Amino acid sequence: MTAVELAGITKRFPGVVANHDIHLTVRKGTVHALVGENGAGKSTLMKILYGMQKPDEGTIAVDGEKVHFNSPADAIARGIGMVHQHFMLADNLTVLENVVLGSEKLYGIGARARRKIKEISERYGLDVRPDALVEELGVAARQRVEILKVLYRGARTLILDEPTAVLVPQEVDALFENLRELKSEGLSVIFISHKLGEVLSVADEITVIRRGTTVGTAVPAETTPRQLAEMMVGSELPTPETAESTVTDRPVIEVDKLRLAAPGGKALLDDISFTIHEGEVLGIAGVEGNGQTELVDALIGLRPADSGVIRLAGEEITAWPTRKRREQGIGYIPEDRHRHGLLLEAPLWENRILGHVTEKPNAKGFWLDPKAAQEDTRRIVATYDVRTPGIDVTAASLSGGNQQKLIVGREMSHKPRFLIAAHPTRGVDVGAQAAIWDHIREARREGLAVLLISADLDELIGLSDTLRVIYDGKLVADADPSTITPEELGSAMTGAASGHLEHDETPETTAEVSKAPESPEDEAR
Ligand SMILES: Nc1ncnc2c1ncn2[C@@H]1O[C@H](COP(=O)(O)OP(=O)(O)OP(=O)(O)O)[C@@H](O)[C@H]1O
Repeated sequence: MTAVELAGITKRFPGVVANHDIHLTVRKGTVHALVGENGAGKSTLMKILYGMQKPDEGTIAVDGEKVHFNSPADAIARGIGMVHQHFMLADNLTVLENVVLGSEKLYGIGARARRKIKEISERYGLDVRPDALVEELGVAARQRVEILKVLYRGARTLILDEPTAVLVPQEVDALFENLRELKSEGLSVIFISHKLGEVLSVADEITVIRRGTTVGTAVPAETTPRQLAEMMVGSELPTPETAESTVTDRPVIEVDKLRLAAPGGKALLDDISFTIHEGEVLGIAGVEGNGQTELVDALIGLRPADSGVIRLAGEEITAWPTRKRREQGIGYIPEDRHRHGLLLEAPLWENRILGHVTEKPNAKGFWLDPKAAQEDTRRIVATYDVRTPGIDVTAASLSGGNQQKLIVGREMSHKPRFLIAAHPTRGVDVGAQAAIWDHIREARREGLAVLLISADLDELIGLSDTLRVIYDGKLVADADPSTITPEELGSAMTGAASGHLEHDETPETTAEVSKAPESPEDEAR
């Protein structure tokens, strides 16, 4: 039985054919993965299915019946639900209020709605409490609320856009368990992901899109991650270089007893101290919401610390404004690229200048040099393989992964001494991820110091020279990236561990040890 069928979908934007004659058939009771390089056209296709955009050509059928969607409300009415990558819940409201908001007509906002939420939560093992405040929930719980919200509106087909990018391994397993429950009740899931290992473990079928067209479908049992990646790219993947240690004894950034408190007095960062040397990558592991955002804000100067000292190459910078920190060699790949990394409505070349207005090649003396900035934007687009029809299009018109490549390219271009990299490859496809790792490793060889924050534990272990675990605003544990496994690090992140994490050498565990990713093949294994 077919849940959803998209046939002959074509969608054009100025200078780009985002979807060209795409076919996608999703059967009832299955997880159907959609994979493809950055800019391949996955989000566009899903926006069409969710009524956010209209196709230029092609048809959509739900339960075998042709439909025309003019808005998401139309799609929801036909049982299509979408869980976006950026959660859309109101923090200061309860789960019940968030779920009911906008759909009060269904079950009101009282006892009936509460009962319904409990019923859905139990049926699919979502473990959602109606009266919890959303701001008290962690990332995984918020995601389950989002899933419950679309189920509450009657979704039978759920679109999940890179749902695992923000989860630790144990949470990914729990999510996949939820998806199995959905399937067993005859619901369908469309799962977008760049993590090919996960795709192969959870999907029943896979559709591969390349440059706007369906290039084929695959069945997990008969496919390897490498084959899948090569179907996506249309050629062999590059193999990133292996890494040798480049750590020196010359400190670049020193943080001493940093403390930052919320308005109510609760410590968001408590007694944080570390040093990163030339040629060293310090990885910070932690479940989102344990102080990572505050640490990054304090280092780049977006939020003043309440106490403590930050030094850059021996000089105290604690009171410096952001602009001066950047001018003196701090690069910044932000966690939220839309809020802190890009001016979405400005052209790419203006985004090249953002955060670096006074620096070369953007500035010549006191003046901006648009020509040089444009020239350099072209160079970044080529070097970092940003897929775009030109440098005059807006940042908003780039696909998510290509926006990320532009930011990484811009920050690396200024040859920073210290790079704050928050999720540097989030939303980026396997090929581009390997390329970004190479760029970071090369700069590290030349002395770059990096603070790496990532929810991708393979990336964290593979790139870092030193690992620390952040929990509830404190650095509670450290680990050796050459021996620790993602599973061990994942459990330490939930707060159970302190001190030095020892790798467990017992035979059962050793069998599961997965090495740091040196190539996409390893990564996706
Ligand atoms: N509103 C828009 N205006 C102009 N071009 C757009 C718009 N939306 C998408 N595009 C272009 O359509 C193409 C497909 O983009 P899409 O976001 O669908 O890719 P994707 O496969 O989801 O990529 P990613 O993995 O990076 O999220 C890209 O070339 C993108 O630049």
